[in-house]
Amino acid sequence: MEKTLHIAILPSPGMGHLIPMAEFAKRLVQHHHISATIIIPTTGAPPKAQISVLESLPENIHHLFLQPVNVEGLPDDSRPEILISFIMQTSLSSLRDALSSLKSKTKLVALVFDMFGHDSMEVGKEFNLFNFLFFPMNAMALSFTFIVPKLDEETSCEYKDLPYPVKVPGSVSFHGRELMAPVQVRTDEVYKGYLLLSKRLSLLDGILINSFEELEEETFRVLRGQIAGKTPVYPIGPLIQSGPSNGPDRHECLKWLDDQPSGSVLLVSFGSGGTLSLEQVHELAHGLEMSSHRFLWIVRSPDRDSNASYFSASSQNDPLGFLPKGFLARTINRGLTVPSWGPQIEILSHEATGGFLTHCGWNSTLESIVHGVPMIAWPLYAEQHMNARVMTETLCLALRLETDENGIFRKEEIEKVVKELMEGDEGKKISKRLKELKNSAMKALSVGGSSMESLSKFALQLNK
Ligand SMILES: O=c1ccn([C@@H]2O[C@H](COP(=O)(O)OP(=O)(O)O[C@H]3O[C@H](CO)[C@@H](O)[C@H](O)[C@H]3O)[C@@H](O)[C@H]2O)c(=O)[nH]1
Repeated sequence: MEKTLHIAILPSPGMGHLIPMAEFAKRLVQHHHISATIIIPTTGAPPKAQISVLESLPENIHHLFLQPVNVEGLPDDSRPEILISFIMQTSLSSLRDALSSLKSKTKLVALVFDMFGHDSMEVGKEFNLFNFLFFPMNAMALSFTFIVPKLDEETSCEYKDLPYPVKVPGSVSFHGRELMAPVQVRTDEVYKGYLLLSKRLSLLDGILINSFEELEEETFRVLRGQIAGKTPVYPIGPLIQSGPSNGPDRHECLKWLDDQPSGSVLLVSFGSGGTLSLEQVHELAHGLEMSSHRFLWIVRSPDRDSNASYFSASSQNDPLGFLPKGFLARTINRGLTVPSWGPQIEILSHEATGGFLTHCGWNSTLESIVHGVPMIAWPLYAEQHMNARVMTETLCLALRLETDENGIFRKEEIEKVVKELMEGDEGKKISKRLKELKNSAMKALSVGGSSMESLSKFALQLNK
């Protein structure tokens, strides 16, 4: 009997990479005659959360762990990007062994890696595999990534000092300061890695992207027509973690939401790593209080750098001790603060949630779209300033907060924008737009929808 086609999927370390790539694998094997192995780079025993994602996969998606990489030689304060790149590079030889073993047992045809895994292209070629990039950001960010080599050639200063804006094909123009973090310091290793990735885009057999055609129509049109050349671009999103848990271990904050009126609560969350300065945390707390609206705030200790002495003095014994004095007592009837981490997707899917103040990470944005929740944009780092511009100016998904001359979001501004989102005309417009987008996201992922068609084209390419 003819063996089914098999693909290898290589997510770099971190749940943010594993989750959408695992969702991609699920959709692929469910709708096409293809099986897959997820290959996991590690530094030791895998974290519980990773295991639970891998164990929940259907039986035609296998997984294997690469040889653990020893990271002890790296400085303790190595940035996550440096650490991840090191793990991916050091894993190349055990990747080679894994592919060799898979090739002997399956009809292995392709290797799919993410933005930190592009060095594995060479290994993919050795085994005569198709090389695909899984791009976890949006079409605007991909379009920008395509122009980085040209920008690099034409520019002699740091991008933040550019005297003119950078036009992203098919999207808007950005000031150099707004460009994504990997390109902010051109002498940095992270920039060099990103430049190499951008140069390699045209050597790929295709790019899978976690967005959908209807959301960024114009950008996809220009990407295909003028930018990506012969490299196929497959929008297959929105891919978000499926299956919210409603079991007995339901998080306390969901029980609190059960008692709130429909659409009345603003979720405030800054992704998996976003932190604010102490001053900014206080402005946010006062702004939320002054807005008089209900809120659920997933709150982290303030940024260590800006408040080192305060941080060490306060937050050890009382995890929320850095909040303004009396804030929790004054807002007890309409606000809930959850330290560090909350079940974001479950919160967004809850009937009581009516708005989302977000750092504009792309997964959070997609999760909000899928659940039809209008947003307020508060970008922090990575490509979030670029996302915030598109989300507020072209996609009309979010209201924008303006900073003062010192780059701080003041409480009066926060109060005004929260009120506008939750009760104003602009908020109503955005809410309506989100309802429409929620429907088009669902359509894109249903049989015959744009993302499912894209997935079919990808599967067809594997068969060539
Ligand atoms: O308390 C929390 C906080 C976060 N999340 C989840 O964590 C993920 C966060 O992802 P995202 O919104 O993309 O933010 P980051 O983790 O900051 O993601 C990084 O990666 C993204 C995709 O490449 C980029 O768009 C971001 O700018 C970059 O910071 C989402 O699935 C959230 O649901 C929770 O479940 N609970």
